[in-house]
Amino acid sequence: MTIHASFHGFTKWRGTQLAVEDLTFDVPAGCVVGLIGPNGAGKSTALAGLTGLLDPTSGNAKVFGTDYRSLDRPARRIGVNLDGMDVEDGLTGRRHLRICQMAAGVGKEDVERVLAQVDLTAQANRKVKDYSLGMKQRLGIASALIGNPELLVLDEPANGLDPEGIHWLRGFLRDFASTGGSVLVSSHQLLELEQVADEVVVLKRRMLFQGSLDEAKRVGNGSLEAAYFRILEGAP
Ligand SMILES: Nc1ncnc2c1ncn2[C@@H]1O[C@H](COP(=O)(O)OP(=O)(O)OP(=O)(O)O)[C@@H](O)[C@H]1O
Repeated sequence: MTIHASFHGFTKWRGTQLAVEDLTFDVPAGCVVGLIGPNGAGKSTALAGLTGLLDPTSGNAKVFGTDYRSLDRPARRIGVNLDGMDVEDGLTGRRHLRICQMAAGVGKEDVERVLAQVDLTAQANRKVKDYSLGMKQRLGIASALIGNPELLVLDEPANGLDPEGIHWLRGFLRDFASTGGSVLVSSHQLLELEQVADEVVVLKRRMLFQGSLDEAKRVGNGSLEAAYFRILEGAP
């Protein structure tokens, strides 16, 4: 089995706060892995650690067997859309993607490809400050896709999307994984995640559960949401 991303004993203190403790799991090729947990559970910290935005206190987080920062042209291998990766809102969507495209070292035609992929072509010349939350979310996903990556790391990608957008995202993530790509996605939308995830990781500072979606649902008598509450019950 090809592993696209892995955490091994990943531990991160943020100030006096132990944000993530001893996190260990893999993201295999062809898999959508859902990372779930309550507010402040350490999900964003883990994703930031994987994508080179912060260093672990101990342990490691690797992409394609190495540190994110040592990858040549990382955007061609990993597409990242994390909370707080805000876009300069005086730019148009197309201009923002042109900058991403140049940074990724891919062709101009990729801008039009990703605009079409997220159904934003018609709004591409509008300024980002005039975008709705859902349009900003689509733009963030488009930026992640610009380098034609094999791995996607997405923080709450369904946030702000309308039902049509959520439906599109679900199909898109499934297709992405079915062609050998992998996705690590954090989400609070458990019903939605249940439709797309192959594997589930439940985090509340420590990893409380890791397994297939079916295994997780068995814990909750067929429901991921029920499993989530059962797994969290009694966790400190
Ligand atoms: N920049 C920071 N400086 C100091 N502590 C931080 C910082 N960012 C997060 N933390 C702390 O790290 C812990 C984990 O936060 P993190 O944002 O990773 O959780 P999360 O699971 O992504 O939460 P949410 O679901 O609310 O986005 C929390 O206790 C938080 O207060």
